[in-house]
Amino acid sequence: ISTRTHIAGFNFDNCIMNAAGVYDYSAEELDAVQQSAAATFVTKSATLVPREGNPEPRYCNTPYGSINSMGLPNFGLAYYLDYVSAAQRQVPGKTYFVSLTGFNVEEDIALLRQVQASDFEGIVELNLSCPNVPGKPQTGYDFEAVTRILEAVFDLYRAPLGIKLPPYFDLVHFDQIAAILNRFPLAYVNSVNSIGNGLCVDAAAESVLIKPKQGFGGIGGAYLKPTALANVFAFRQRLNSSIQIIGTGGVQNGTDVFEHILCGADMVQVGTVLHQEGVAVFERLTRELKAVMAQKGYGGIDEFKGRLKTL
Ligand SMILES: C=Cc1c(C(=O)O)[nH]c(=O)[nH]c1=O
Repeated sequence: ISTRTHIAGFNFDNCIMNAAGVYDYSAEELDAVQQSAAATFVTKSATLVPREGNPEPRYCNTPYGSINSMGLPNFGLAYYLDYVSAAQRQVPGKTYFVSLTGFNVEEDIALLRQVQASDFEGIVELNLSCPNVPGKPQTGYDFEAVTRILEAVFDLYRAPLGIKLPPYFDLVHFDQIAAILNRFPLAYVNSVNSIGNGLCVDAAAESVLIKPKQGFGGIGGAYLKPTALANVFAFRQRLNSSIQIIGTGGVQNGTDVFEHILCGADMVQVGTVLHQEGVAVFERLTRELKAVMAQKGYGGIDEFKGRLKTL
């Protein structure tokens, strides 16, 4: 039984990896993912210069997942390009993802020029959905901004590039954003980022759980799965077949991975469960997915990918 997959013409031995922002901030964390059963890694979304991020506590586990308002802490794009450059030499033939995010089109372009000037051979993930920078709206909800950014990006960048989107909650919005995305040579769409600006409360302490933004933060984990699966399935039905889909959100076991692929995902990313369980989660999820596939008689993921039945 094989759980291998392919994205943008690159082959991967597995279809499960980390989600940007989780277990990918430091070289040590990236090493751990690199040495695990994960297909590959994506770096923490990088900015032009290093960022401290928001004051702590800025992440908290909750009964059904997590809430975070990290505020984009990262060591800056150069740090991650250096790490991936070394990884490309150490493990040739493996493809890595670098996530990046600017605060405006000019910064997005500057980041991509920096990638072009490096020896990076992998896939760029442009994050259009960070919900936790005070004063900055999630770009993915501003359709004119998304159009402007993608026009500038694809004028400049010709190598494989995907985008990370926030969750949408309205079928007309799926129609509108998909019509925009279909105009561009995107390698993939990654759905979904956390549900922005949720609020979790500690009733005993009568307090919020995290310090930034009066406790408002991105919601991840089990809460997220129905929304994540809806976004994957909605985009699979609307996007050109040339645009692949990475499914992210709410994965806790192999059946959840199976469900994302059934909805149309070509790769599945995990965040909260990885944060809570560590990199051993990749071996567990892979084993559980293979068990589901064996029980159903599937030899590879293409045999059921996107085959969700409607009634
Ligand atoms: C890149 C910033 C993000 C962050 C963050 O750094 O606060 N948290 C998320 O849940 N999603 C993001 O995209």
